[in-house]
Amino acid sequence: MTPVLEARDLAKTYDTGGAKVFALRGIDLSIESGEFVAITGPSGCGKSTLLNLLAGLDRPTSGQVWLDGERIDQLSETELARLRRRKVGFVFQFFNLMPTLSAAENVELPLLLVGRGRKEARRSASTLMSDLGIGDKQDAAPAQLSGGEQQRVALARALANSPDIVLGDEPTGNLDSVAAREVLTLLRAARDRGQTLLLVTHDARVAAAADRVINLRDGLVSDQTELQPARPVAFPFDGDSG
Ligand SMILES: Nc1ncnc2c1ncn2[C@@H]1O[C@H](COP(=O)(O)OP(=O)(O)OP(=O)(O)O)[C@@H](O)[C@H]1O
Repeated sequence: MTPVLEARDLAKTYDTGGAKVFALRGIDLSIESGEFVAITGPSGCGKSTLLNLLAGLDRPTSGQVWLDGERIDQLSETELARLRRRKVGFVFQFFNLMPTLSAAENVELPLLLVGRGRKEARRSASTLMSDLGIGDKQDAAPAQLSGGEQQRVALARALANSPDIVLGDEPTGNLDSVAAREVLTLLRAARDRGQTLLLVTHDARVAAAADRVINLRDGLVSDQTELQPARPVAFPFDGDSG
């Protein structure tokens, strides 16, 4: 089977005027369609850099990125933007919501960009936001929302198009356990529909819900753990008081 996402000997060096930072030093990884993969590792080990390269948001210093059988690290900005719009949903660490649009309009945007009608976009945004516990925040501006609410708007936006691949940088980073449970439920539902998930996380409960955990250290894959596919479906948040 062709992997849906692949990194081949991927390296990224940041040159900050004299001092070089070797953020990634030769990453090989292969994500199958429909997999839920968590990326973990200490601060500064290269997780966000890896995610940005896999999403085509930044370019590697060397090595290759393949998305759905197509090499993407050499595509033009226009081609990359088109590809991302069609295939990738991305939840940024700092959300990147459009400040002048309402929460619902932020979620509708990717649907409108691929030519869906306004009514359909509005309906999908409303359903997704309700599922994430922010149905009453549709008309709010991003600046009127808490960090956790903004994060869920960003997630709704990433899922709106039903993209083949959902990439997320700390998607539960700002959430209390009730909101984190709603986010994880939605992510798992996306996986159950066949979408591929690759999430950078410090949250052990998100990692526990994944099919595979890839651990990075100093810009390299230090180990990978396949979690039992037949493990009990007990929800990692069950037993939480929050
Ligand atoms: N734009 C940049 N310019 C220079 N150095 C950078 C840049 N972005 C990241 N780095 C450096 O590259 C290394 C990897 O950073 P990265 O953000 O990928 O780590 P991370 O594992 O995601 O960290 P965290 O868990 O703290 O978010 C770090 O040493 C960081 O300081």
